[in-house]
Amino acid sequence: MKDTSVQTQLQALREQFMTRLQDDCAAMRELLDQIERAEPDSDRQTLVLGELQQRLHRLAGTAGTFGFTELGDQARLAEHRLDARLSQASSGCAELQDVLSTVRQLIADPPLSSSQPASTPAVTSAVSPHSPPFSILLMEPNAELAEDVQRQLAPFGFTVERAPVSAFLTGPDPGSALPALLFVNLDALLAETDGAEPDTSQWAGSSLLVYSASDEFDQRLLAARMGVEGYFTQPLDIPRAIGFLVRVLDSRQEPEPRILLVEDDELLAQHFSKVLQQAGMEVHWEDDPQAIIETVAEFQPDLVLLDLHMPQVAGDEVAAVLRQYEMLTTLPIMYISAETDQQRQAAAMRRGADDFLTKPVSDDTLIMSIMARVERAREMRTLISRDGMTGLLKHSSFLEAGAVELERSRRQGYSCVVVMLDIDHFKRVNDTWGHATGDTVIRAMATLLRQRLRQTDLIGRYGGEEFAALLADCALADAVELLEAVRQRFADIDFNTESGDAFRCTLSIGLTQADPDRKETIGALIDRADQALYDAKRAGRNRRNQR
Ligand SMILES: Nc1nc2c(ncn2[C@@H]2O[C@H](COP(=O)(O)OP(=O)(O)OP(=O)(O)O)[C@@H](O)[C@H]2O)c(=O)[nH]1
Repeated sequence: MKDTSVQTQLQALREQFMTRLQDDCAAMRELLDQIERAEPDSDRQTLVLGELQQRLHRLAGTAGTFGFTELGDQARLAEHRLDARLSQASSGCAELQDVLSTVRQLIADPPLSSSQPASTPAVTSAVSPHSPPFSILLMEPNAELAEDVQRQLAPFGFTVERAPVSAFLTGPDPGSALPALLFVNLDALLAETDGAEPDTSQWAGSSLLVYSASDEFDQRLLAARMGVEGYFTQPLDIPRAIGFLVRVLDSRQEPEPRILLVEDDELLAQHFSKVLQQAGMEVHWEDDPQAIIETVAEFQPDLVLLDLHMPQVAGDEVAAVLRQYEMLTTLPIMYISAETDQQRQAAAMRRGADDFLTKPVSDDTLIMSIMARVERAREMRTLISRDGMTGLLKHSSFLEAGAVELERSRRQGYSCVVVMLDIDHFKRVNDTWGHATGDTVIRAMATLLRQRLRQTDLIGRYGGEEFAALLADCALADAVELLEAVRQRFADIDFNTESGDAFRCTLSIGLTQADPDRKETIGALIDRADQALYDAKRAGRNRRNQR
C-alpha cells in the first residue's frame, strides 16, 4: 500500500518545482538578453553562455525527476548543443542563434501539460516483515539427516519445522505465516519436477537455501535462476551450513540502510530523501561537500550518493578525497548526475566511485540500485570483519569499531560498558565431547549474545571461547541486569551430543564502565574488564564481576 502522506509530500515538492521553474525561466530569459547584447565571441558572451548551459544542465536533471520528462529532454538537447558550441573556440553565428531561439521558445512555453506524475516507488519497505525468533522450514526426505539438522539448530533459538519436499510445489499452508528461510534438498525437489525448474513465486519473501549432491554448473545455474541465496554440496557440512544460515537470517535484521546524500539542489534532495525514506532507508542530506568527512564520521553511511556538478567542489573531487582515507575504501560511492557524456562519466568513475546513475532516474531504479549496492557492500564487509564461525566481529574489527564508538560516546557525552565473557572449563567440553560439539557451544554463545544485546552494541569473538562486547549508551546497572540474564540463560541451554548425551555449560563475565570524561582507550577498558573476568574465574566461575 502506498503511503499517502509521502505521496502528498512528493506532490508538494513537484508544485514547488513548478514555482521555481518560473524564476529559472525568468533568469534564463535575462541571460539570453545579455548574450544578445554582448559582443559576439567575446569573453563576456562566453561567460554568460556558460551560465546558461549550467542552468539548462540543472533543468535537464531535475525536470524528469519531478515527472516533466519532455521538458527535461529538451533542456538536455539544448544543453548539449550549447556545450558543443562552447567546447569549440568559435563556430557559426547562425547555429548559436538557432540554439538560443530554441531555448527562448522552451522557456516561454515549457512543456508541462504532457508530463507524467513523478513515478512512485513500488518498493515501500526494505525492512523484512519477519521478526525474531526466525522460523526455518526444512524439506529433507531423509529423516536421519533432517533430525541432525534440527538438533544442531536447536541451541540457536530458531524454530525449525519440517515439511515434505512436495510441499514446495503446493506452496505455504493457507493461513500460516511464511517461514523466514527454506532449507531444501534440491535433488529431491527436482525429482518431483522431473528436472524442470520449480516455481518459487509462492515462497517470495522467504530466503531460499538449497543443497545438492551435484556441483555441476548446470545445477548451480538452475539454483541461481530459482533465486537461491545459498547453495551447499553434499555431504552437508552442517556447522558451515548453519553458519551461513545464521548470517542470512542476521542480514534480515540489519539496521535500515543509511544513505548520505550530497546534492546542492534542495528540491531534488528533498525528493530523493522522501523516496528513499519511504523505501525504509535513513537519509542524511549534506549540501556542503566540504563538510563531508565530518558527516561521514558522524553518520556512518552505508552509501554516499553524490551529485557530480556542484558549485564549490565537484562530486568526483569529493569521491577522490573520500578515497584518501583507507578506512573508507569499501564505502560505496554512487554518482547521480545529469551528465550524459560517457567519457566524463568514465573519468568521474575513475576517481573511486562504484556506480553512475544518470538523472532523471526513476524512483524504483534509484531504490533498487542503492539497495543492490548496500547489500553487496554489507556482504563484503561481513566477510572482511566478521568471524566465519559465529558471525561476530573479529578481534581487530572489534577494537577498531570500539575505538570509533568510544570517540562518539565522548562527543555525545554518554557512557559505555565494556564486557568480557568466557565459557567456563571449555577445554573439558572439547576433551569430553569433541571439538565439533565445542564449536556448537561457541556458536550458541554468540547467538545468545546477538539475541540479547541491542543492534547498536558491538560484539566480538575476542579469542577462541572468549567474547567481548561494548554496550553503547548504557548505564552500569542496566548492563549488570542484562548480563545476569545472559549468564543464567546460557547455563540453561541443553547441549545434545551425537551419542544422545546432554550437558550444560556456564559462563564467567567481567565488566567495566567507560567514563566519557576520561580519555581511556578501548585497550585499557578491555584490560580492566579482563581483570574483572579473572576475578570472577578465581571466585569460582559461573558469576559476574565488575571493576
Ligand atoms: N571447539 C573449539 N575449541 C576452541 C576454539 N578456540 C579455542 N578452543 C579451545 O578452548 C579451550 C580454552 O581453554 P582454557 O583457556 O584453558 O580455559 P577453560 O578450559 O575454558 O577454563 P577456564 O576459562 O579457566 O574456565 C582450549 O582447549 C582451546 O583449544 C574453537 O574455535 N573451537
